[in-house]
Amino acid sequence: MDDHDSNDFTFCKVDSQADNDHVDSPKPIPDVNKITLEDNFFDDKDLKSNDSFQDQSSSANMHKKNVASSVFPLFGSTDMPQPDFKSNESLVLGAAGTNRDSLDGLKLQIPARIKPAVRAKVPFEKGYSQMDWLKLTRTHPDLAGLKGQTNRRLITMDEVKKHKTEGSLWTILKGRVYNLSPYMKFHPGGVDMLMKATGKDCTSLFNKYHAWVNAEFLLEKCLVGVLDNDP
Ligand code: HEM
Repeated sequence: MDDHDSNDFTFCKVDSQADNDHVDSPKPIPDVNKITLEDNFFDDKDLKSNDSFQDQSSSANMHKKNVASSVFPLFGSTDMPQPDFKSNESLVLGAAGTNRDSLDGLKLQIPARIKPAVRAKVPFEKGYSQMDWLKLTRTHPDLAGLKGQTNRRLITMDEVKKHKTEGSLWTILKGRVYNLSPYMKFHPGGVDMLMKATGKDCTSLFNKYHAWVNAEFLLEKCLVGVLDNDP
């Protein structure tokens, strides 16, 4: 067999130490300094032509940010209007800094049904943190204002509707009736948001914003009774 047969991998030529001494130091990867991070979910052309996306904002830049905050609600901006999606539609995201044409096989389809609520946590006033709330629930056992009455009482919807005034703001959450008045200023989503819950069943609103919150525990001392489903 020819010593120089390039298809023969049985033996390979190893450089001598002397040769290694002359090896140049590795060259920097060309263009590495030109790599940048870009907020480049869409280019403006896509925004105009993508009819699966309903534009509610005036500028394309704002639009890009809204898309990012809707898809990744944890990083969402709180001060911007959120885009609305038509049902059965989907978003297609390109990767940052890449040519979208080359990504045709790599489209990330996100169901439009995922319409995250705007996260708008309100900074709490001094003395109204969640820790302060927990302390209060331990030191004030009758936050519901029961004055000795049982909190197993059946309560009708009509009665709940009447409790919409300060000092007695009732809501229904998952079949239980709570007096929200003492919790109002402790609510991390703000008083205005929580006011939307009063005098009615707030279960769907609650789940829309934070299904993970353990309200049974947080509002334990605010329990007034149980909703009477057959008044
Ligand atoms: C009825 C009992 C409720 C309780 C016990 C409650 C409790 C909480 C808690 C613990 C948080 C902080 C969540 C977190 O840090 O992840 C929060 C945030 C928030 N809540 Fe509520 N909430 C209630 C009802 C509502 C309702 C009815 C609405 C809307 C109308 C609402 C809107 C919000 C918003 C916008 C935030 C801030 C954004 C967020 O953290 O996602 N909450 N709430």
